[in-house]
Amino acid sequence: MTGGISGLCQGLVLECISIAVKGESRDLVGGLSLSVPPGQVLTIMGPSGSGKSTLLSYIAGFLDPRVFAASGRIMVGGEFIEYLPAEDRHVGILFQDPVLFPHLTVAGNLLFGLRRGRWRDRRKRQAMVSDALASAGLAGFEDRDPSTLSGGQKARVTLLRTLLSQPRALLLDEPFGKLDVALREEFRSFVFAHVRERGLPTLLVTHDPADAEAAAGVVIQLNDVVVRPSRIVETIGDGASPVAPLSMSGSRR
Ligand SMILES: Nc1ncnc2c1ncn2[C@@H]1O[C@H](COP(=O)(O)OP(=O)(O)OP(=O)(O)O)[C@@H](O)[C@H]1O
Repeated sequence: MTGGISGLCQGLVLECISIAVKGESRDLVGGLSLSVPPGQVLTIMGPSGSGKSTLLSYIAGFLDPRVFAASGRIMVGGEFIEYLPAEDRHVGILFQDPVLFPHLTVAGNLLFGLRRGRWRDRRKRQAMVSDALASAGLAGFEDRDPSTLSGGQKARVTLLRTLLSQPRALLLDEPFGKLDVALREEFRSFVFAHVRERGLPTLLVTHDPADAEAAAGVVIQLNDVVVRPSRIVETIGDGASPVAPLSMSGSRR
């Protein structure tokens, strides 16, 4: 099914998302709506347990229906995806810990990202892997065992694998959290450069205001406050009015 909302159909649009832990009367996320244009990052902050990761899981299609009741529409690239299985949503997700297949080489990991792509030519796939590695400062790393990589190198390879799967939106669940300060800045710039270059609408979950600052976009906090980096712009409740340039309504705890 396809359709358009607010002229942002090429981005990521959430419409009235509600999520509750089954058996609990209070919603974890209550009627949240927001839009992220292509190439922009919207940062989600909020206290531990406020539902940030759960929201990303709902978008990616990983939410356990035995535990959570969820509703609301998700549009990515002009298509509603909430009824699709995770593998058909074309949504990339990065977690705090870079997860690489230990039994595959670096190239093997990246080729895994390409497996669903339309590149049937083996040489073309290998060239794409080499180009991706070179773009990340990892030229010649094809045959390396993932266990020999540094934390920052693993993080970059994990991002490349996600990007090679040609996602239409990117979800970042504290992907900078475990990196030291210097690496964190470097990897953050690397991620955001790719987001802009590829026009990927991106949601970033973080506890670090510096991440939000670097993302240079709108920030929402899942305890009813909308902020831009470093300052509160507007307090919102359920069904709140739009906040330019993106529209969003509230969540509640
Ligand atoms: N499998 C589960 N069974 C029951 N409740 C769960 C389950 N997984 C998560 N929850 C609950 O859902 C709520 C939201 O968790 P979530 O991980 O989304 O929070 P978060 O905002 O990402 O927290 P943090 O910042 O600590 O990562 C928490 O109260 C948690 O206890």
